[in-house]
Amino acid sequence: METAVNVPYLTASSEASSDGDQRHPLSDNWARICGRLQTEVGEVEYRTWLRQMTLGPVDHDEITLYLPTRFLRDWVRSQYGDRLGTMWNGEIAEIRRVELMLAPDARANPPMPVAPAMSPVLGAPVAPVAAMRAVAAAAPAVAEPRGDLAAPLDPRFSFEAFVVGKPNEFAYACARRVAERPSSPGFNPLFLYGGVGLGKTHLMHAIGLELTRPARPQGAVSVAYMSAEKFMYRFIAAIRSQSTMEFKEQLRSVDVLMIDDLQFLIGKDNTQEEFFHTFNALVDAGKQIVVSADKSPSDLSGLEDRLRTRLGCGMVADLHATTFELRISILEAKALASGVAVPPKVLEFLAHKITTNVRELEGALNRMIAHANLFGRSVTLDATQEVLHDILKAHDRRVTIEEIQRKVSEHWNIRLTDMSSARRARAVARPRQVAMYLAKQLTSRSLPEIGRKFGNRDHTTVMHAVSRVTELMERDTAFAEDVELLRRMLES
Ligand SMILES: Nc1ncnc2c1ncn2[C@@H]1O[C@H](COP(=O)(O)OP(=O)(O)OP(=O)(O)O)[C@@H](O)[C@H]1O
Repeated sequence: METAVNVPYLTASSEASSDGDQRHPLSDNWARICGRLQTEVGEVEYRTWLRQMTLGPVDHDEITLYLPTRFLRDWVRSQYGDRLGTMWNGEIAEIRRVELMLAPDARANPPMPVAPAMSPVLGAPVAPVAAMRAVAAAAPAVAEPRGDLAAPLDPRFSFEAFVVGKPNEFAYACARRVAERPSSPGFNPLFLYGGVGLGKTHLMHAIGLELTRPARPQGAVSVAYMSAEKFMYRFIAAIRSQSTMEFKEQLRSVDVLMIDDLQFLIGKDNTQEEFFHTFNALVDAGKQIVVSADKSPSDLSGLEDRLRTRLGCGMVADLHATTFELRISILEAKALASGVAVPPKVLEFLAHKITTNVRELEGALNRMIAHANLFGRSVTLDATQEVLHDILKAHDRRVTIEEIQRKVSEHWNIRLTDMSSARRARAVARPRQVAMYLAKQLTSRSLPEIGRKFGNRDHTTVMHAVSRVTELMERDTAFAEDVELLRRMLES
């Protein structure tokens, strides 16, 4: 691959270079990526979402791309973030991250609100641009980072915006406590852990936002938040530029240090060592540390023992997998904040289908909201299934018809073979109908495909089973609860 620039230690910028060359050093790479994007997503989608993206600076392994509004930035981040990362990495192997940011001039001149912040209820069409501006104008300004040391805190990730339920109430309470009284004995360090997309970063930002609030009664304190990956690259850069002392001093001058995704430091011995010393220096000086990882300190094998021990010394709080109830509450809160009317049926459908992580759940809802705002169409179950076809298909694959048949037979205590037998006794026929109903609800199989799995039955038999079960569920609450329970068991 040909490139004239020396990545990763290049400091490029979209501004003119000193020799008067107005071109960004990576503009050829960018042109190629744009061309590919256009082919991949199609002209209309490209023009709607991606055309306004511009190149920003390159810093080590990260390239910044600018977008003119917050709405566009958030949308592109959620829908194309990963793809852009892969494309840049394919173009220049050293680039591993793509940061999508609001263009500097857009920050200085926020768009004028041309529609109420809360968009009108669906049915009253919203002009696309007006809708985008309304969302953009409703979003608060990005909190500025501490010098160039840390990453900015995202104002959307506040405590108020965090929905609390059984799986996360302990972690939430610990985070609140640290935000109220940092460096309290027993809460330092605060170690948050849990699976992907369950709210660790959100809680860390919430702590940071609370502590840096100018109106905080005890006065704002200095907070540095960064990913462990960034910590490592900053450290390496400091070694290269012989400014490690400055780096250490900067780190040790903060009141609260938050490091996200610590598992990244596994196998990076020198960086771990540096982090260990920083950690000790800060805790000894009575400063607060907050760390997140995908596993508990004791399960983070690959981290030095002494570091694991210290990490487990304060408060360790686990974010558990979400429950159906929590997913519904999160969706309700996000739908309400968007101002778009999303029927409860759609929320339930999404909460049933997307069970793994909140980021995906939120992404799916955002896509529906954007669709409604852009095209002025109501959010309906049919529209959801159509627009989210790709996401839903990926989730469908998790439940197979065989699993459904097994669970249903166990539940009603019938033989598995009766799922495909010709027996018509109600004790057998009803569970079989329920299994067909669940196969339709939980998989993307067509009616004829489902019929074939049930002893080569016709698609009309499946259709009849679906309507019969739906009807019975409306009439008989106990039966409805049984079916609901089975569905949840199959999805968990
Ligand atoms: N309880 C919640 N209430 C509201 N939003 C939530 C909740 N949990 C997660 N989210 C949202 O889900 C998205 C993913 O959350 P977050 O980035 O904090 O996850 P994470 O645990 O840090 O994931 P990762 O392991 O990928 O770093 C964010 O947009 C966040 O706001």
